[in-house]
Amino acid sequence: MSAFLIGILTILLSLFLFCLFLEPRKRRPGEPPLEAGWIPFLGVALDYGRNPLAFLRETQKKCGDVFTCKIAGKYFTFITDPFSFPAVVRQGKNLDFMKFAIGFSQRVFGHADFTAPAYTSSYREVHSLFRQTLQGPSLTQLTESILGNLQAVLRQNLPKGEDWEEEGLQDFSYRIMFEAGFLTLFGQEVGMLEKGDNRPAHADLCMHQVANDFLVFDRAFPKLAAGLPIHLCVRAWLAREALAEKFHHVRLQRHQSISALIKRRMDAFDRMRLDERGKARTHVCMLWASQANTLPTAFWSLYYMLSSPEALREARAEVDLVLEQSGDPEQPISISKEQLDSMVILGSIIEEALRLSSASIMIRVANEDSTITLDSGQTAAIRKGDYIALYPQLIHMDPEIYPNPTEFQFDRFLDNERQRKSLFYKNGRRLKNFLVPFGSGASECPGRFFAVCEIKIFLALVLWHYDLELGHSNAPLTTDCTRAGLGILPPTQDVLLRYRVKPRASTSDTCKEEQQGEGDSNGTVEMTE
Ligand code: HEM
Repeated sequence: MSAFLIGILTILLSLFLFCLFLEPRKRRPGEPPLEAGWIPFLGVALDYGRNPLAFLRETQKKCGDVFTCKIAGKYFTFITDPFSFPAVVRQGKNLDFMKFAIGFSQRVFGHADFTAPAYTSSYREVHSLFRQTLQGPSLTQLTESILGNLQAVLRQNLPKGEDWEEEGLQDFSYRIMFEAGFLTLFGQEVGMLEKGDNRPAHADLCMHQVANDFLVFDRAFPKLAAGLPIHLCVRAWLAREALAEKFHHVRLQRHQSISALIKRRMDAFDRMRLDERGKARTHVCMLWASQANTLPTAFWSLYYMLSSPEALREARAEVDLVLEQSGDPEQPISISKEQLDSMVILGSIIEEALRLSSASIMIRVANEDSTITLDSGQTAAIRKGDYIALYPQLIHMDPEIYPNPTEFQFDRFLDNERQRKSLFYKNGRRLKNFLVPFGSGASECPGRFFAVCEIKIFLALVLWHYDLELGHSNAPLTTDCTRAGLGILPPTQDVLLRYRVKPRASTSDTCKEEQQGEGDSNGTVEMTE
């Protein structure tokens, strides 16, 4: 055994013994019940990591709505009562989300420490760009852009002829959504944006490589989030650096159709005088935020829709109704914001898919010893440096709020008038936070409106262009719990998708039918590709 290995083992053993004999933390008066486990340092990390939802439910039964758990050397106080969410999620003086979020992001993406005094005020400006460039009037621009890009990507890959194609559903949805989402935020180098025959052959290769690097990096995310240094995950590190290479400002400046979000972040980081690699890594971070949850949500929405004949029938009818009015069939489809909003069946399918697959955790850091007052009036003393955590899956899977919570019900988020339902109750009281896949309060996902728009457009376009069905031998899919805490859980395996271009009545046929006033022409028209 090499001296190096012996050295490492000695250090680990000493750390273990040090932790073993360290005075364990004692619960102080006013503090919530403490679950510290029996394993030094790790505490209850193994039980929690095996199945966070089951662990938290058990602990809630034993300890009540608020309890502290020791997980890998840190103390997390979980607040499980949904009525107490507002007490935690507001960005108060005592409970800080930036400290945790930036520390985590710095470790995983390798950018500068934006909590350092040299950066704090400029970073506040960068942070405010999220809302300015992802919501309000900017959202209209982004939606137009993703609509154009999704159509371009679908058009490039539309199968010829009327034969059925077969592909993994995950491959299908990730391939289309990744490219369209990437182009919408980052644009593409001049010349690469050409459509159809003018598109250079290496454009596809290049996008394939970027998507591949993204997935390699993303797959290592649970390990990186658990604290493993990225240099020990060599493939993920190389993939992250390859992505960063694409985002050097000299290269991005050659991009056309870049979004306001990325353009203004580039300007802000240039003013902060970061080094070029550091700036590029912040864009990898933005790429991850924009794709890591959107891709699995698009997958689950399509999967659940295809697995329920009723959902598929109603969604098709809704899409046909809207897209048949979408103007000149010879031109790319345009969909207004009102039309998108009117697609409530797709909206409900997406929300139900989010409810079933979301497992995010919301964390705040206590800046000083303080006391939290819960909705019930109960108080909980918190120590400086402890984490306060909310785990929305406890709400999403609560049978009192959602009867048969593990079942997909496509119309769960529709009321009797077929409008979006927002009345959900627990203990006879109306809940404000009944669906929280995007977080809540100061750190709520600023891209949530855009994410729902892009997934809606994706579903509408694939329903419009294709006949689709799931392969027959597929057993029900399960979610990959190793990513619990990181957002939307992907499936543990892919599932077979069969699809073919929809045969549509040609424009002239439709006109003839209309003139003759016979047949049941429903106004469908041939799409030009
Ligand atoms: C279905 C898709 C998405 C889901 C489920 C999702 C979910 C989340 C969640 C849970 C958070 C953390 C909230 C917290 O800590 O309280 C977050 C943060 C964030 N998301 Fe999303 N997200 C999605 C799509 C997007 C998209 C498309 C973008 C951008 C184009 C985006 C940009 C961001 C950013 C920038 C943050 C950090 C916000 C901050 O630091 O204040 N997300 N998202």
